[in-house]
Amino acid sequence: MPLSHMDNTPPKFKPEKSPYNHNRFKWHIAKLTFWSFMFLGLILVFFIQSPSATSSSSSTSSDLTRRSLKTSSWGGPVWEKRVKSSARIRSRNGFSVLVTGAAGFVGTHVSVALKRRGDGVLGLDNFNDYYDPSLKRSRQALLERSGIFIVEGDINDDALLKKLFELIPFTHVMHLAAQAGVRYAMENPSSYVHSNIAGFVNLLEICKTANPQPAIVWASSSSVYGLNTKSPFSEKDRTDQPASLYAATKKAGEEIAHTYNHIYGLSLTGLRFFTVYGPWGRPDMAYFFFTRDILKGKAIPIFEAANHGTVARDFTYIDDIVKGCLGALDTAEKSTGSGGKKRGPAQLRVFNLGNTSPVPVSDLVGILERLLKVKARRMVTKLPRNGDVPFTHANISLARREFGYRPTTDLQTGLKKFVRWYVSYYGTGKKSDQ
Ligand SMILES: O=C(O)[C@H]1O[C@H](OP(=O)(O)OP(=O)(O)OC[C@H]2O[C@@H](n3ccc(=O)[nH]c3=O)[C@H](O)[C@@H]2O)[C@H](O)[C@@H](O)[C@@H]1O
Repeated sequence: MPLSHMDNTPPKFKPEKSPYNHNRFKWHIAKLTFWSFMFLGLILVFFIQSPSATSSSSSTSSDLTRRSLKTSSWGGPVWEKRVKSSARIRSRNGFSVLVTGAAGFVGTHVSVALKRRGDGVLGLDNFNDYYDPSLKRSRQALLERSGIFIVEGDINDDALLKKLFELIPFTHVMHLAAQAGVRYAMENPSSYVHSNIAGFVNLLEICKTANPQPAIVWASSSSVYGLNTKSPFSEKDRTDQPASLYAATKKAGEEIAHTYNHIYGLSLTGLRFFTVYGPWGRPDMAYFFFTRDILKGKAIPIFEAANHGTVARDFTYIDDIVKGCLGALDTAEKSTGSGGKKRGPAQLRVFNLGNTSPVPVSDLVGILERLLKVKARRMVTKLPRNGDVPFTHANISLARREFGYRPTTDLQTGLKKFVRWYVSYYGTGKKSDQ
C-alpha cells in the first residue's frame, strides 16, 4: 500500500492465522529452545572444567560448595605437570618433601636447602594477609627460580591435600604452615584454632591414609614452656602452663601428634623453634619492625619485666634452624602404618632448636643501632599481659645428640646479615634510596 493512501486510525489487532505466520511462530520456539540448551550446556561445561570440580572424583557435594567459595585455583594438566616436576627427586636416596607454609620465612629457607641437595620439594601456602603478602610473593619468586612450585591452598582443604598425595608419594612432610605470633592471638583467636589445630589435624588425617605414609617434621614453639621458670628449658620440663593461646595451640599440636603416632603409626617430630630471625624474616617480629621503625625515627616499645627486670630471648639464626630441620628430616624414621592402620610402633620426638644464649631485648636494639648507624627512640614499657614471657633459653643437648645440631651464629653476626638483606630489599628510607 502506498504511504499517501494510509489513514491515521490505528489498525485493529487481528490474530494472524496464515500458515506462513504459524510456521514463523514455530521457528521462534525452536530457536529459543536451541539457545536455551546451548546456554545450559555452556554452564555445565564451565562447571565441569572448573579446577575445584575436577580436583577430586571422590568429593562430596558439600566439599564442592565449600571449595567453590575459595579464590585459589588448582587442578588441570598444566598444574599437575608443575606439581610433578617440582616434587621430582634429583639425587640418589633423595626425599620427596611436601613443605607446608613454603612462602613463609622458615618454609622458604628450608625449601631452598632441600632442593639444593637434590630432594624433590613441593610447596603449599595459602598466602594469607597476616603480614604483607607481597613479601610472601617475593619469596615465591625466589623459590620459582630454584624450580620449586608453591601450590596455592589451605591445609584445611582436604580435597586438595588428597589430590597432592595421589600425584606424589611424599616420603616426608615438613609442616611449617601455622598462624604465628604470640600477641596477635588476642586479636584473632580463631585463626590459631583454624591453622594450628584444625589444619594440623586435617593434614594428619590425609597423611595417615596416604600410601606410603610420610614421616612428618613440624614446627612447634619455644612458647610451650610458658610460665616454666627452670632454665635452660629442656624437653623434659613441664609445658602445661602456656601463657598465650598461640602457645596453647602449639602445645595442643604436640598432644595431637602423640595421638596420631599412637593410633596410626605416623612418624612425628616436633621442633620447638626459639625466636627465629634472619633475611626474608617476618615483619611482625620485633627485630624486623624495630629495624623499620629505627630507620623511620619512630619510637620503639622495649618491654621490661616486673621490677625493671630484663626481657630476653634465645634468638636463633635462620641458617641454624634450617640445619636443625634437615637434621630432623634425615633422622626421621619411616611411619609404620598403611591404609590408615598402624602396623607397629613409630617414632615420636620433640626437640628444642635454640641458640643457647639469651640476649636482652635492649641489647638487640643496641646492635641494631650500631648496624643501622641510627639512634633508636627507646620507649621502655611494662611487659604487656598478652602472652609474652620474660625470657627463653634452650637446652639443645637432645638435638645435638640425635643429629649433631650445633648453632654457630651469634646475634651480632646474624643481625648484620639481616640488616644487609633488609636494606637491599626495602632501602633505608633515606632520600638517597628513593
Ligand atoms: O620462640 C618462639 O616460639 C616464638 O618466637 C617469636 O615470638 P617472640 O619471642 O615473642 O618474638 P617477638 O615478637 O619478635 O619478640 C621478641 C622479643 O621482643 C619483645 N618485644 C616485642 C614487641 C615489642 O613491641 N617490644 C618488645 O620488647 C618481646 O617481649 C620478646 O622478648 C615468634 O613470633 C613466634 O611465632 C615463635 O613461635
